[in-house]
Amino acid sequence: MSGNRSIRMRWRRRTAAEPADLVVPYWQAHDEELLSAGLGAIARRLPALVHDAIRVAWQASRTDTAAALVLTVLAGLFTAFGLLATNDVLESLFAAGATADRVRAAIPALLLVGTAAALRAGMLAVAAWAQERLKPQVERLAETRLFRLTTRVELTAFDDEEFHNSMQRARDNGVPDSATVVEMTVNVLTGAIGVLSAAVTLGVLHPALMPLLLVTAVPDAWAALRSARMRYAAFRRVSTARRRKFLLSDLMAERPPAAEVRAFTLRRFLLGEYDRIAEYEQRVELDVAWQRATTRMTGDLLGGVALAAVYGTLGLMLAFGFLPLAVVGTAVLTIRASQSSLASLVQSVNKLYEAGLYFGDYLEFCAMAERFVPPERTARLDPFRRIAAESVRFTYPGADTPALDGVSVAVERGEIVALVGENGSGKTTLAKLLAGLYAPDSGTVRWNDADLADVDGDTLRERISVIAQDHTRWPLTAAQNITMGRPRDDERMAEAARAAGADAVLARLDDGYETLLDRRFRGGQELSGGQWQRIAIARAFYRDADVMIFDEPTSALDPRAEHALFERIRHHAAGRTVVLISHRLFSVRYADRIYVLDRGRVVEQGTHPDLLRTGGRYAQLYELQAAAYREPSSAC
Ligand SMILES: Nc1ncnc2c1ncn2[C@@H]1O[C@H](COP(=O)(O)OP(=O)(O)OP(=O)(O)O)[C@@H](O)[C@H]1O
Repeated sequence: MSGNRSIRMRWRRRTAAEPADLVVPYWQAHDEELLSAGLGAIARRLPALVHDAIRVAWQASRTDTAAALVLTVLAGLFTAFGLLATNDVLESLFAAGATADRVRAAIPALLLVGTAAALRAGMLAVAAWAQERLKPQVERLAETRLFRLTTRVELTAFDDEEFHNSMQRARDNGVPDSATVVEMTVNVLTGAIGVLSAAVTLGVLHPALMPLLLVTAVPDAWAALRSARMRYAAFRRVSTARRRKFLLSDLMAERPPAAEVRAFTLRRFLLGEYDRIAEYEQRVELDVAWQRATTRMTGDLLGGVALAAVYGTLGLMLAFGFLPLAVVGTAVLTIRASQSSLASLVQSVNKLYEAGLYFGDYLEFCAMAERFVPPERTARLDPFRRIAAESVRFTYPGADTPALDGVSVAVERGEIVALVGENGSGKTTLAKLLAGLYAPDSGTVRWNDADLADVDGDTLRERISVIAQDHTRWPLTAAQNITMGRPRDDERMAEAARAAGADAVLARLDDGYETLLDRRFRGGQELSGGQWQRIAIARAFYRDADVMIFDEPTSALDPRAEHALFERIRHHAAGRTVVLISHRLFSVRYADRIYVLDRGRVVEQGTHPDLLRTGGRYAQLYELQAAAYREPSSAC
């Protein structure tokens, strides 16, 4: 059984009692691969990894990359030079003659050793500085590229499970590991050059000395690799537990859930969960601490035996006159110096391989995301006359049934059109198709005569504003929440706030429009659900788009505010076009046209009086709601 497999088996046995809910999840995609990868697999992947790392580092900063690489190589050359100069020092010191003469003879070589050491130290320090500088630059580059893609891809990408998981892996591990890959590449280079300099020095001193380096290297390399694998295995085993622990700590120490923790007396439950997970994490860490200690001890023991064998061999070579004393002395110094380079080389290779797998995920995600980026579209948008969906069909990725099936609706300029229907009937999906956020699988959505499939998404969204049902509560100032990235115009902002009924909300805030709407920050304030909704509506008015889509804009408003808002929408929208989604049929009765959806199809359409006359589904729903208002006791 290979060493790696035995680590894996032992982990299986040791962690057999791990709680079932803490099993390894999707984001730890490479565990098996990492734990089973032998030196051969690592060595095969290394060149590609180093190539990828240098490429990304080069993109981040040419100067720092060049400095890190060139200075590391030069420092290696000075290491070899210094060791060979040490041999000259020892030769002079061990030569026959008076002590003062021997020391004097050694001085030029000593100066060379000192100069080489100083230059080497200087170069390594600058290389390390360049390496440190590279880390944040590489991480920023990787993160920026990721967010450029995540904000550009089609919205459907976020409904695709594979995309979602891949994005999480790229964000959680890929981005930080991009910097690790670069850092470890430089470390591998440093370690490899250190070992190479030692090998070259020994080769120059006497070719027979080179194999001795290998003998001392093996136990150290074995212990370093095995210990690193154990640490990694333990880290992976507890990482699910850690994520759960972070979630629990947020639940116990963050503001939003604090009220419910008390209201539902969740304290004991949460603390119990926390304790269960923390206890598991501690058990795993204590296990690995012991295993790593024994591995290190075994490595040191074997290393000591190997070193004794090497020194014994050197002693014999000296005794039988194969080597002069100075060469033996230099060989001992060289072997000692190479050992730390070797340990760092092995650990860096291992870490590079590990980080490389996650960095590979990041590159894979970027390639996948590029496929979700909409193609360049050039069709221009004429002044708005109408927007219409024609026989559109749309199925969410992974869903069995279509959310919309053969739906046709039309919204003419200046109209207020309402979409109504029971939960899940497809209203929000249709609104998103009209706004160009989703593209239909079949059928067409047209702006005048132009197919939205030919129109650039950003151009379209300048002309259509959507206030989503689950609109975001942006942790920004009230003003920023209304202007939302548009140039600020105080007069227009105040007008939009007035139209949305948000002016009264803003008047009560300590700093008015400048108030930060997030209690987690100093001076921040919190709004109620209805107040947030008014701010969101003000945002729609501020955008001054041709078409405004409101998805349940009044769900959190009290009846008086709701009535006032619908009145304002009717007046403020004068000349503009509104698509309104609402469950409150009382509020949509003034719409120019009402579409009733049911299970992804339009089942009725017309004005409020038309639909009441038809006596269909709308009439039934309207009657039901009206009855609830007429008979408050039966509505309870
Ligand atoms: N992101 C999604 N992925 C998969 N299915 C979805 C997604 N969003 C909605 N659906 C499904 O599509 C159907 C239509 O949903 P939609 O949100 O359009 O309904 P709705 O009429 O707006 O409902 P509600 O009145 O509850 O807001 C539902 O069956 C829903 O489960």
